Amino acid sequence: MADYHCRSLRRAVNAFLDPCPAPSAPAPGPAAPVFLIGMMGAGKTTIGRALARALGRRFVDVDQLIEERCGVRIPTIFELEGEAGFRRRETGAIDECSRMEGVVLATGGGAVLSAENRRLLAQRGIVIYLRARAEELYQRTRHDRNRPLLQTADPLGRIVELLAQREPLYEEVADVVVDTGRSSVPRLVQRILPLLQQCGKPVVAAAELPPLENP
Ligand SMILES: Nc1ncnc2c1ncn2[C@@H]1O[C@H](COP(=O)(O)OP(=O)(O)OP(=O)(O)O)[C@@H](O)[C@H]1O
Ligand SMILES: O=C(O)C1=C[C@@H](O)[C@@H](O)[C@H](O)C1
Ligand SMILES: [Mg+2]
Repeated sequence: MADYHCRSLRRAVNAFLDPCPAPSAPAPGPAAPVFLIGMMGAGKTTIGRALARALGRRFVDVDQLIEERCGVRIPTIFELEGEAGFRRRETGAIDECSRMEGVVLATGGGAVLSAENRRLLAQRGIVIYLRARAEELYQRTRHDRNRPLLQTADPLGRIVELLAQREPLYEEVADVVVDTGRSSVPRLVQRILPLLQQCGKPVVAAAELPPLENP
């Protein structure tokens, strides 16, 4: 079975059946934003940076932006404001960054938990789900203390749990699914580039969006 698929055909059929299609959705432009989603350790930050370099585009990481704005690391935000506080900041940052023309955006692993985030991502850009198995995610994250949800006695068990909960949400919002497996980062970038070309998804341009709620 192919390790990726593009959902633009289904969207095109839905748009055809929809009696009131969005009047202003433009044809896909070369600068449609690219959003990377997936679990902690999927490689969103690492592959996102390399992909942006290959495309000559700007790279933004939602987690890093939140940390820069707050002046503290994510575990401290969780300690002070709880996960709910972090999620509010995350939605604000996704709303802001998903308006950036041509951006390659690495989201946080839990971005898809919010229906609002899923809507923003699906509407505004090409969404790539970087998929990996629980054991791989565990190996890639086990030495990093900056992921508060994995600071438990059984991080692998936690990853299995989170993956089961989130997999349908990643699948729901993804235009393209890429199995990362044992592929190297440069190889993954080379696999993603043609998929972006083929995807052909219409996205809503930033100029057509309502203003940011809390600029
Ligand atoms: N395809 C890959 N092969 C080998 N190592 C990888 C691969 N992708 C990512 N890694 C490594 O896994 C670790 C985690 O990757 P990264 O930080 O990019 O994940 P992430 O998806 O951004 O996670 P988070 O949601 O926590 O921000 C890094 O050390 C990175 O170098
Ligand atoms: O998977 C998650 O819920 C998270 C992933 C990270 O990217 C950070 O956004 C944060 O640690 C939460
Ligand atoms: Mg990251």
